[in-house]
Amino acid sequence: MSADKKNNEVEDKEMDQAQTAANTEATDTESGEEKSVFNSGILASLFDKATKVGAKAKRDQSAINPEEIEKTVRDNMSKPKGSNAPHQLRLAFLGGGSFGTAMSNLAARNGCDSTLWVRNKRTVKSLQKNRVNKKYLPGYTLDERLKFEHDLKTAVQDKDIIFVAVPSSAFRETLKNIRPYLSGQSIVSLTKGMEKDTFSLMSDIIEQELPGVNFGVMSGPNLAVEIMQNMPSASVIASDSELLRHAVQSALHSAFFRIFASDDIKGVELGGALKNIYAISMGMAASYNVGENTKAMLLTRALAEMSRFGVASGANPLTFLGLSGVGDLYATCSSELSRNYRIGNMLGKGLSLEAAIKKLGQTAEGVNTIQQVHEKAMKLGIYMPITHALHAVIFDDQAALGVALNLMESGFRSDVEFVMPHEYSNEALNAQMTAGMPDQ
Ligand SMILES: NC(=O)C1=CN([C@@H]2O[C@H](COP(=O)(O)OP(=O)(O)OC[C@H]3O[C@@H](n4cnc5c(N)ncnc54)[C@H](O)[C@@H]3O)[C@@H](O)[C@H]2O)C=CC1
Ligand SMILES: O=C(CO)COP(=O)(O)O
Repeated sequence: MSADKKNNEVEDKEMDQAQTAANTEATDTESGEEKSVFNSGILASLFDKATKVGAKAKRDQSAINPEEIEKTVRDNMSKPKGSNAPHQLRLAFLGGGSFGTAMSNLAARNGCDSTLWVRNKRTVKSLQKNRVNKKYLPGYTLDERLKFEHDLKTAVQDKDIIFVAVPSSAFRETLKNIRPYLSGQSIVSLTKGMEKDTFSLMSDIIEQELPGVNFGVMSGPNLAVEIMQNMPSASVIASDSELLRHAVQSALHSAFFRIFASDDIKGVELGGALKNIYAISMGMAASYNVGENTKAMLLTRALAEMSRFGVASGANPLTFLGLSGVGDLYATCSSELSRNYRIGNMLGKGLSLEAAIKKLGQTAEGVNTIQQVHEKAMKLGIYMPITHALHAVIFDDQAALGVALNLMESGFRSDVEFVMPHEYSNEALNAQMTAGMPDQ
């Protein structure tokens, strides 16, 4: 049996088992005013002009004049609503899992020309027929304007922005596959993880595989199911390109979804990747019925670790106070909708890692991220006690309670080391005491 056929059969079986009831959500509840501003096509046309002029504009940075663009955006925004709508933003979303589906649906509902690329032909047929992603988002009817595509070339050519929402393990391969079809499209990563063994973030992979291509990363507290339920949510688009930030904001903004901007690509990306580690630890802690004090301690010390690691990787520590940092950390550490949290919870209840992953049946990036960050932090001497502890429990088979006790008993530290650096707190005092010097 061919691999493709086998793949189809497995997915068909999974889909048959999935819930088929479709919900009857309202699909168009944005106010008319918002629609006319954000879907007018003004930004689309600007974006088109500046990026599809294309690869050439990219080579010749002087072709993009941010001030002129800003001015035109302002001028156009103040024009009577409904005028000047040359075309919609054309978007491709790669990856038919829960997040690619949720975001492409959001874009279609916003009036963008939105196409979801899924590698499996039969899944595409099923999506076209049922308008429900039975495996990953059962029970949610997708917008009738959302298009589904199996052919990668058709999906990505002539688009303005390509959003990549495949797991980190498939990210590089996906970029390699789209490379022949790029002619000025921008790339936005929706993936939250690190590449196995190379420790590359998705922005690193984009720069390696698609040098010179305009790109951004999007990350925030965005549990896919809640987005399908129209729960008000927000995210962050980080890019060096002001134009791309505007385009993504205009494409995805709605009454249910707000996009904030950043130019700290590494910080935003690391927030999304690192919080998966702590979602696993929180899920595990929850299996021991810990109290709110314990959860609060874990969450804030996780934030300390994240920002420490971020600084060592060239990120701005303040980014971790934003939606992609503390926002996403809070969402994934408090919800059973998070797959990473569920993995941690299953491990805490005694399942083996293999059994937990199998039972989950979806992507949980944190498992690989723990290994990557553990290794990198050891190598660089970054103090990451929670990550190391989790690594010891999951990969070195150490008892969780003993590891947790050790964590509690490890030395005195500064609370926020960007306020009082650790070396100015206890270490100086300890050194004085050890040397028998009088206290000053
Ligand atoms: N689900 C969520 O709530 C959110 C997920 N993310 C991130 O989005 C990324 C994707 O996650 P999900 O959509 O949740 O995963 P998922 O587990 O729901 O689905 C993964 C999808 O990727 C496809 N895929 C796997 N390997 C592929 C390959 N080589 N080529 C093409 N397609 C391939 C699978 O067929 C499946 O459709 C992850 O990095 C995740 O951290 C980000 C924000 C929210
Ligand atoms: O990143 C997410 C929400 O922001 C999704 O988290 P999980 O991958 O743990 O489900």
